[in-house]
Amino acid sequence: MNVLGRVDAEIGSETRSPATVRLGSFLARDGSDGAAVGIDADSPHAAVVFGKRGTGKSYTLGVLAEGLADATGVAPVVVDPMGVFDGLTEAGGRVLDPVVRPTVLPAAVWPDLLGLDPAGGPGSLLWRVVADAVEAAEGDGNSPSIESIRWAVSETDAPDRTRRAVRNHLRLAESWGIFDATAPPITSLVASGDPTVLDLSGVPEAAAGAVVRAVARGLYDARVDGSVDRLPWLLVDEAHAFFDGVADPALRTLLTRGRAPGVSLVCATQRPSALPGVAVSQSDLLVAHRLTAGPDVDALATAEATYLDGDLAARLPTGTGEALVVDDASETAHTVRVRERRTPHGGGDPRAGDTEAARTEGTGRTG
Ligand SMILES: Nc1ncnc2c1ncn2[C@@H]1O[C@H](COP(=O)(O)OP(=O)(O)OP(=O)(O)O)[C@@H](O)[C@H]1O
Repeated sequence: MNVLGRVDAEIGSETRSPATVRLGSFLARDGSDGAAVGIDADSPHAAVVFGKRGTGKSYTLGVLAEGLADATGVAPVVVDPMGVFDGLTEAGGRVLDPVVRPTVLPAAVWPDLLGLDPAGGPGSLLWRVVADAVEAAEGDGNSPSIESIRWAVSETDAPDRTRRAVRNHLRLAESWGIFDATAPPITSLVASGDPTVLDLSGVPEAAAGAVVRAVARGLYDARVDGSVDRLPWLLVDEAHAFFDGVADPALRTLLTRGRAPGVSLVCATQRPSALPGVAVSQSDLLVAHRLTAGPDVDALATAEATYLDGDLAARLPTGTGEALVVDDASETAHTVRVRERRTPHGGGDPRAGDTEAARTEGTGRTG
């Protein structure tokens, strides 16, 4: 198999067979399938998956997650804002309604998270109370609940109105259902090599951002301090939404510094132009399905590496599941047909013909 993302010199020095994810096959100009192609999973990578709606981004992310489930020494975690990855349970995965301890988010993030001005009265009170809670949690290892943070707010000598405002905002945070003082540590997500799907469908955007921040940062810190053995792969669908909120710094850390401690990040989006330039410039693998909007095609220009001649946009394939893969390791770009999933894919637009009603009516009609 041709393996993208792997530096040739490393292959010769291997005595074991390095972890590889099967992606599909090369696509010849005449549309026929060529040799099998895979992606290296032995070393950490930063990758982006682009494509307009319905061209196969989430599907490709699922193909990667399946392949990572089979690879040794790695642990895939899928951020699933649309609830389309539950089929990965058939690859041994589990789907979680994620919860995190309130104190995994630094105090400085809280005003922003709850839409309060950090320099204003309520914002700075919230910051101060959470800072005390984080410090106490570091001391005795017990994270407080949102309820006890609200109680601590009441105990301060801040003006009534300020305390009330903060308590109301904390009640909102509680209603998101993502904070739990007894949540398992982030490292538990990668304790086995089976895929973990974080189902964020129906979770408000700010809350989903808080989860992604906690997970991205938690995985990074765990690898830096040596508390997890496997190399985590964080696969983020609809990634543009997360670069727009509290998760941004944690995702940027993974992009720029994640590979050194061994954390991989794959960002999928239909809006490449809504990702920061660093997402493309720091990625060593780019998988581009069809794109049509001008700014999104322009975003590819950031990846126009000197070793490529001609412009990438002109080389984008048009078929569903087809993609142009730009690989920094081999300094090449290839057109690939992404293989079919072996577990069910939950994406794609609903079709009337797939409904129970259509089946019943169909049965009625045929008698
Ligand atoms: N490699 C593939 N092989 C076979 N079918 C595919 C492949 N990729 C995508 N498809 C088909 O295309 C449909 C749309 O793919 P997918 O849900 O991944 O789109 P998307 O680009 O993520 O769109 P959205 O922006 O709506 O999430 C899938 O339901 C599947 O039927």
